[in-house]
Amino acid sequence: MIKIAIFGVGLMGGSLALCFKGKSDLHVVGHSTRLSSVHKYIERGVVDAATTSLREAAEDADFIFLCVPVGSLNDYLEQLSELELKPGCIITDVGSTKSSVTACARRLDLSPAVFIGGHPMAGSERSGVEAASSYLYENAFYVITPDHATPNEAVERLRQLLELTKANVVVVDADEHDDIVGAISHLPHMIAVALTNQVRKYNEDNSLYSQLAAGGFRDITRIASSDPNVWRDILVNNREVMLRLIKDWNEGIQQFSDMLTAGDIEGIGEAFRTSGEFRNSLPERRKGMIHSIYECYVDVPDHPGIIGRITTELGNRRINLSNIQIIESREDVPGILRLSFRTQDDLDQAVVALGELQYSVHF
Ligand SMILES: NC(=O)C1=CN([C@@H]2O[C@H](COP(=O)(O)OP(=O)(O)OC[C@H]3O[C@@H](n4cnc5c(N)ncnc54)[C@H](O)[C@@H]3O)[C@@H](O)[C@H]2O)C=CC1
Ligand SMILES: O=C(O)C(=O)Cc1ccc(O)cc1
Repeated sequence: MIKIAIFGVGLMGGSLALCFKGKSDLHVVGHSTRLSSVHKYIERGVVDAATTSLREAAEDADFIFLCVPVGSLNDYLEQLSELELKPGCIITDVGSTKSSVTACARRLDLSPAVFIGGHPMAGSERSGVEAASSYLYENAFYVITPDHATPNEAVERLRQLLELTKANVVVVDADEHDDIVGAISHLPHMIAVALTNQVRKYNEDNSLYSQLAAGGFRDITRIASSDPNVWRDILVNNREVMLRLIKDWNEGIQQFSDMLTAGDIEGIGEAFRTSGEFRNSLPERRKGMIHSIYECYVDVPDHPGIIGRITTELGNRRINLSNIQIIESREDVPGILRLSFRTQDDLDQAVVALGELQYSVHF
């Protein structure tokens, strides 16, 4: 039996647990410092066993996944370094930053265990075990950050286990990881929060702001709803990188300010052209850095029962919807439904079915 211990069974830890649980030879043990959480993990059937005892969870474990906010990772490593761990035990984490945790593991004597940093590039603005899903990692990139001292055999063992997540494992240097993820994930979260708070303040004096907030604002600010504790830790932990990125960001905004002041209509157009070109050249979302979403948009006339009709038609064909959202709905104006699916196959079947039913589908 291979024992997998998961510390912090929230969105990320719970999703890993669901990928591993029920597979022959695997025994998944969850850990939380809170007894109420331990009960919850068991009740929801996410783990085989759960405990508040760090020692009980860690001893005899073949793999230990640290799935707590990044500000607590070093503390967990220190506590683990004081235990007698199983020889060859692989300790890994899912934290959104990698430099500090890998440096901490290097400083500590974790032997006979081996530390390999990890960061699944999948997730959402949701948090907690309630949001966990066995599909979360499917087709996403899963970064691991071994260094020259990490035994190849351990890297291969971790890779093999992670196959159960259906993610694509990639090896990246820890510092390079923090530079890149700072730009493509941490900066966007910070900008989303600053923008949302800017509009929140205007809205205090005039609630029309929130009433009119539509597509663009909602698209760019979804991640502003992310967990405050998780994100506070990430930004502080990646402080140096963030400060550098903010400087570049300010320069970009200043350029817009200059172009507007000078009435530089060409320059503004050029900024949209180059950004559009780059944005359109990004890998398709299902192969990209953030998690795979299989979705399409359907134009629908705004009349009663339309959502019911579409879901019934898909249900009749045994096509599973994972989410449905009305993007716009005003009287006499066609609305748009965003339909999400768990697999490419479900999406493909839905597109064919909706086409046959004369709906206009786009991506
Ligand atoms: N949310 C996301 O989309 C992604 C998050 N991550 C990383 O995954 C890790 C976990 O994040 P989520 O699962 O989203 O958060 P979560 O809030 O859903 O789960 C965190 C878990 O850690 C426990 N926890 C919270 N504070 C703690 C503390 N101070 N000490 C010990 N346990 C504590 C919670 O009880 C919970 O079980 C973080 O390090 C985050 O950077 C990585 C990729 C994506
Ligand atoms: O919700 C989203 O789009 C995300 O960006 C999820 C996410 C959050 C944190 C990470 O370290 C990686 C991915």
